[in-house]
Amino acid sequence: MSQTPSPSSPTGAIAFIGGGNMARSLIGGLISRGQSADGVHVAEPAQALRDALERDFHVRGFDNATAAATGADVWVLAVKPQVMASVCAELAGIAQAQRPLVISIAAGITADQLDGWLGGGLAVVRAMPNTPALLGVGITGLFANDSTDGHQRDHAAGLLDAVGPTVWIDDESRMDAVTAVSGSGPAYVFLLAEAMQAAGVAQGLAPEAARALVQQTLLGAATMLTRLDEPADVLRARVTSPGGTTQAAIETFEAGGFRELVARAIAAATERGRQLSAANH
Ligand SMILES: NC(=O)C1=CN([C@@H]2O[C@H](COP(=O)(O)OP(=O)(O)OC[C@H]3O[C@@H](n4cnc5c(N)ncnc54)[C@H](OP(=O)(O)O)[C@@H]3O)[C@@H](O)[C@H]2O)C=CC1
Ligand SMILES: O=C(O)[C@@H]1CCC=N1
Repeated sequence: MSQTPSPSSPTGAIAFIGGGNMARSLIGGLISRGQSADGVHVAEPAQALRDALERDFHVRGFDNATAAATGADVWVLAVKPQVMASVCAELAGIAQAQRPLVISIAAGITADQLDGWLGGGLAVVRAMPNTPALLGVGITGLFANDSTDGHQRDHAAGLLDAVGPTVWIDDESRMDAVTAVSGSGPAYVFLLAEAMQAAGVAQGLAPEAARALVQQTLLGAATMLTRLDEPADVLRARVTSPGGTTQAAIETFEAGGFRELVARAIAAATERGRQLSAANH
């Protein structure tokens, strides 16, 4: 895990290209941890999203990528994988003139694809963050191409460290697994929360009571996982009294193929990352 302290760019602005869900989480996390709002440019075509980012974080909104990226020495490409090639084509001219550090958060799209679309020879870092970044409790996998020097690697890690720990990945092909586990991961926990709440209501709890019980249970379990130096199976065993209620539930999960289902879901997400890259060749 990298621990570079400052999220600030020492030499200029950071341009976010795309101001959607993940950009909003990163921008919110960076601003709340001391990043100067004036130094954050955001290109976002949807006026409502742009206005909300300007209002909430006082960043500088632009309605097109070129205007936001001009003069910024770090670009965070935060558009959907399917539009990345056309966004890079628009930016290739100024990429070659400005030589920015390019950080892409897009699932699947490789550093070579990005570098090629931007004209070549650029420092490209792939980052896979997740939405808890908004609250400073994200985690990000990072991969840098060979054109990225040590200072640029530190700079990229410093930016993402502001919203949670970072983990460098040496083999770029593993970024699809990072995406499947932690990039998409919050959604799996939210799905579990939805299912537990609905099940609690089905067992007669009031919806508000079910929601409060589930929320605090997930927070408590996640806090134990992260604060206690004990593996998940040991913590689980401590909840599971022989012949008790937890055992009845766990046996039901196991009989239903819970572990295999999780493995298949994460394999499907990993494969989808590969497909996104192949579809954009
Ligand atoms: N959401 C998540 O949890 C995570 C997402 N990611 C990655 O982040 C990227 C963005 O995802 P997410 O935030 O969910 O997607 P969103 O659709 O919420 O955000 C992307 C935004 O980019 C805008 N956009 C489209 N074209 C341009 C352009 N030419 N210039 C500037 N902005 C443009 C879109 O506008 P419009 O809708 O009008 O086209 C949209 O508002 C994806 O590549 C995804 O793989 C990575 C980690 C986690
Ligand atoms: O669902 C997606 O494709 C993106 C990447 C990781 C989280 N959201």
